[in-house]
Amino acid sequence: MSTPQLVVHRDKELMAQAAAARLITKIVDAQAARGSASVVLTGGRNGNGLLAALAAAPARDAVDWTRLDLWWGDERFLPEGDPERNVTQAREALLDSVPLDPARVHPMPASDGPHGNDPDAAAAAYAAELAAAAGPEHYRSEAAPGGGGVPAFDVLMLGVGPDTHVASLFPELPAVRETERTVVGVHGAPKPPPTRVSLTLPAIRSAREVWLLAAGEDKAGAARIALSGAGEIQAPAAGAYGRSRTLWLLDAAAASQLPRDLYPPASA
Ligand SMILES: O=C(O)[C@H](O)[C@@H](O)[C@H](O)[C@H](O)COP(=O)(O)O
Repeated sequence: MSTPQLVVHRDKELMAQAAAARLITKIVDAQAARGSASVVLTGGRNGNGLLAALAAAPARDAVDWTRLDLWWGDERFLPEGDPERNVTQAREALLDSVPLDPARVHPMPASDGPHGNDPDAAAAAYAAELAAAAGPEHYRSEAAPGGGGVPAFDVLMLGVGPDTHVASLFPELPAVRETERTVVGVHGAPKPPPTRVSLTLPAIRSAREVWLLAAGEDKAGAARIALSGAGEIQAPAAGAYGRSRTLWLLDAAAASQLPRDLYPPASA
């Protein structure tokens, strides 16, 4: 478990731009070291804000987009092309503007896809897709269907909800309690739409680095709770950490309720 590091930026625009620059560097370094990179995207305003900032970044094409594997941390279980789907919003923000290899882009299934209107079947299919992409050295949850397994994600990004949810893991609901499966269907989510598909905490924690994005006054309470020792069932963001790094990227508003000892030295 890596101790959370915090970086606080002046406002949400600067946080998105700085996070985008950070992600470009991380991807470029991974591609230089291993020939490819693997990133997990998140939905929501902060996640999409980062993608839009990346699309506009001067160094954007330092990334070899053809050697980037993209996965999702969660998805709203809606028909293909629905404007509310995270993948639809990611395409609009960035993905349609860069030359990705379609075979390396892995959206979560839609509700009108091959698995029908069944989020649990869709979740099992995505878990199998992750397991197929995982090498022997990667995280494997033996008890999971198909032996579990997820690729070694270089960066897994998560927006943080005002209730401390991450992905579609909401406080006290069954999905955040999952300890074996890597992907689950979510029913009755308090954030609409109610039906979703989500990575679980074991899958999230298999990532090399987990970056949590929190900007805005409405995230200040969530940041304080998640970073002050709350349990992961009551505060799922508290259970989101990477194998080698856990990085909270905040703006000043979201950091405004942090205890002084948690607040990092002056950040831009
Ligand atoms: O499907 C979703 O809604 C997201 O994956 C969700 O986990 C989001 O990241 C948080 O709710 C934060 O959203 P905002 O950045 O819009 O506050």
